[in-house]
Amino acid sequence: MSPEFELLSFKNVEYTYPCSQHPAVQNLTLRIPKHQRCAIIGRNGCGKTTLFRLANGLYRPKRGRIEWQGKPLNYDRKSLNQLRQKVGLVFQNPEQQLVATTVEEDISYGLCNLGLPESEIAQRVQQTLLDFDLLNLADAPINYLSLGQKKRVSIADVMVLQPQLLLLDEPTAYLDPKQVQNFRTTLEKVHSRGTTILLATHNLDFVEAWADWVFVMDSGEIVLEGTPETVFNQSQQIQELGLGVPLIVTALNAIQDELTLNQLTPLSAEQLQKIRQRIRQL
Ligand SMILES: Nc1ncnc2c1ncn2[C@@H]1O[C@H](COP(=O)(O)OP(=O)(O)OP(=O)(O)O)[C@@H](O)[C@H]1O
Repeated sequence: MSPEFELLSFKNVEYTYPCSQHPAVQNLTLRIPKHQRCAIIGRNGCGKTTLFRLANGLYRPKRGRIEWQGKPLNYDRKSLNQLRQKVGLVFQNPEQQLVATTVEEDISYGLCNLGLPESEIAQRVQQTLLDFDLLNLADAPINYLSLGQKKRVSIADVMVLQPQLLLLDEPTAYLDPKQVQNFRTTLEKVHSRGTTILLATHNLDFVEAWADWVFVMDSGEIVLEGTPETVFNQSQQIQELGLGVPLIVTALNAIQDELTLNQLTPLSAEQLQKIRQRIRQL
């Protein structure tokens, strides 16, 4: 992939936590393609959060290189501030991210830190409140919000900075099905503005339905990547990694078995693909 098609790339990256004997990520190589909906899956502790923290410069690799559009990251304060405007990170737990008293104050916080003119701050905050359906909550105290609302505010906090790459750590954790659906609508808005998205999740049904590209991580490195169809068709490897498969894949496999058992013609690869695409659009 040439640099014009990739935003951020990792090349043989290794990182070990200060008090740890073993690397949390090692030989980590991946390229995040521009304008794609990307998902990263892998069992607990495989290194997804560490990858995100390396991606926005919170951690510095011990070995290897991380590049933004083909240029290695610099770790001086000014370069990191610039990087964090381009790479927005939304933490798993919104409580870790929300800092102000009200929703509006929280969304303006990052812009105030950039020292932008007041008129521009006000305009961008209003637009973001509108975009994320938060206008009626603008003056609400953060403490009064539901977890789903807090998640929406934490994404708005990052999106107001207009990042090119949005990193979301476990965004659907603790959300009920309706909130997951609302969250997907929010993500579509973000993606339609040209923002590349990389999210880490254990929700494989969400990945199957939403992602264009899937990275599978194990023991600190990427072991498989491709479209959801390519990745989840490797069901044996996925199962061996302790990940299970999306419900739709299990259901389609069961239908194929039933057809074969009854000496009927199984669905063709093309028909299976069409069914999966139709379900993605629901
Ligand atoms: N602050 C820390 N100090 C020492 N080791 C850590 C620290 N944070 C994470 N680790 C270790 O680094 C490895 C990768 O952890 P990480 O949080 O990146 O995994 P993860 O894939 O995000 O896990 P999960 O799916 O449970 O969120 C794990 O072995 C973990 O125990």
